[in-house]
This record gives sequence, C-alpha cells and structure tokens, in this order.
Amino acid sequence: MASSEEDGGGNGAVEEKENGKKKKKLGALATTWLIFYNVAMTAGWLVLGIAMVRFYIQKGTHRGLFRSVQKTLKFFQTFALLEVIHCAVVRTSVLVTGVQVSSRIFMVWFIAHSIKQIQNEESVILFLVVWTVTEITRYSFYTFNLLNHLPYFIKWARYNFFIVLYPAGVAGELLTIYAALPYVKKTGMFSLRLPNKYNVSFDYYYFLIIVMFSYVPLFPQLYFHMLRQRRRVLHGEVIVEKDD
Ligand SMILES: CCCCCCCCCCCCC[C@@H](O)CC(=O)SCCNC(=O)CCNC(=O)[C@H](O)C(C)(C)COP(=O)(O)OP(=O)(O)OC[C@H]1O[C@@H](n2cnc3c(N)ncnc32)[C@H](O)[C@@H]1OP(=O)(O)O
Repeated sequence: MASSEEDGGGNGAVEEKENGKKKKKLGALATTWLIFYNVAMTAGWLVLGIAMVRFYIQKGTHRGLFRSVQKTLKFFQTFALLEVIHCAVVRTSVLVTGVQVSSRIFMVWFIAHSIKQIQNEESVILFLVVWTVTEITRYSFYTFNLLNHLPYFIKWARYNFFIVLYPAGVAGELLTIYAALPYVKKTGMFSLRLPNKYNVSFDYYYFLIIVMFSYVPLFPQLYFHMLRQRRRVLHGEVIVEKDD
C-alpha cells in the first residue's frame, strides 16, 4: 500500500493515497463526532418509523400521520444540514450533498409544513416512508462502517435500496408539490406582487413549477452518483474522482 499524508492534523481528516486512490482518513475527534451524529440520526429516523407504524396500526388511516410525526421529522431532517459541513472531512461531494439536503429541507418546511391542506396526501406518506427506510439504512451503514464492524446486509441495503427508493421518493415529492399548486395559486402565499416599495415581484406558484422541472436535470446526477458509489463499494471499481 502506498500511503502519502498531506495533512498532519490529528482531529480532522488526513488525505491518504491507497493504491492510487484518494482516501480521507478521519482523526479521532472527527470519528467520535460522526459516530455520535450517525447514531443520533439512526435513532431519530427509527423513532419516526416506529411512530408511523404505530399511528397506522392504531388509527387505520394515514390521515393525521404527518401532523403526528412532524416535530420529529423537522428536527432530524433539519439537523441533516450538518452534512454539508461534514463534506470537509468525509469523502463526499458538497454539491451532491447540498442538492440532496436542500431539496429535503425545502419539502419539509416550504411545502409540507407551510401548506397544511396537502399534509394528508398519499404522496406525503410515500416520501415519508421512503426517506425513513433510506435514512435508517444510510446512517446505520455509516455508524457500523466507522466502527469497522459493517454487516454485509447493511452495506448491500445501502447500495441497493436506493435503486427503487430514489425514484419512489422523487415521485412522492413531485406529486406533493403538484398537489400544493392550486393552494399556492389561490392564496398567493410567499409571493410578492407589484407594485411594492422594493419594486420586485416573486410568484411562489411559478417558483414551484421551476423547482419541479429542476428535478429533470438534477435527479439523474444524484442517481448516477449513487450508481457510481455502488460500483465502487460493492464491486471494488476504481472511480476517477473530480475535486469540488
Ligand atoms: C431551494 C429549493 C431546492 C430544490 C431543489 C430541487 C432539485 C431536487 C432534485 C433532487 C431530488 C432529491 C430527492 C430526494 O430527496 C429523494 C430521496 O432521497 S428518496 C430516498 C432515496 N434516497 C437515497 O437513497 C439517497 C440518499 N442520499 C444519499 O445517499 C446522499 O444524500 C448522497 C449525498 C446522495 C450520498 O452521497 P455520498 O457521496 O455521501 O455517498 P456515500 O454514502 O457512499 O458516502 C461517501 C463517503 O463518505 C462517507 N460518509 C458520508 N457521510 C458520512 C457520515 N455521516 N458519517 C461517516 N461517513 C460518511 C462514507 O462512508 C463514504 O466514505 P468511504 O467511501 O471512504 O467509505
């Protein structure tokens, strides 16, 4: 193994070259923080998943489910903003992570939280279930990986579930935004009409349509990124990495 350290710090990340591949080796402080973060996130999404199952068993309907789990969802999904900062120490792209996290935050706060009328849509439950399964798998993968005790089925699940869950999640998100359009148009929420003292106009309705169209170029990038990660991790392919 050829190894060359480019940074001598003990608590952040050290870049090493292993068989010609760039690999970030985490320091003790970064590892401890990430273990804490990933355990907390696994637990948070597990609590959310259990709450959803319990709600459905007790009530026999999905109506009211979002309302009952929204606090936990908002807390843990917003906490995921830290992932953009984590990009400084883990081997991942700021751009890919940024798009992923911001689209989730947007769905939680600017769609599901702000437009109460759509909270009982089946599509909301679809993306909630998909996100929950994804995140329990993803954060438990990171935790076990950091502890160097990664069961193969978790690794397999992390790099296979997304093949179906990603399109399903995107479908849930797009259908939810679509369902929100009439309410946004009717209420004119988050919009600024002329004339006003700033002399600018903003129409949230058209903004949402642009967001929906932006999935067309952006989603394939995330999906192909994950397919590349899958080939690298499950099949040991060497991927030529571009620096951000
Ligand atoms: C303002 C309005 C904005 C509107 C934007 C509209 C456009 C939206 C288009 C996008 C649509 C997204 C929709 C999405 O929300 C739908 C869903 O999520 S559905 C559910 C299914 N989803 C998934 O399965 C994907 C889940 N997402 C991800 O996996 C990540 O977010 C992603 C950034 C895509 C992952 O990429 P990453 O490069 O991080 O992959 P890896 O997991 O393989 O990690 C690479 C290495 O980094 C290490 N790592 C990363 N994070 C951690 C951590 N927390 N702790 C420890 N280590 C970490 C990891 O171990 C790898 O290291 P190594 O290779 O050395 O082992």
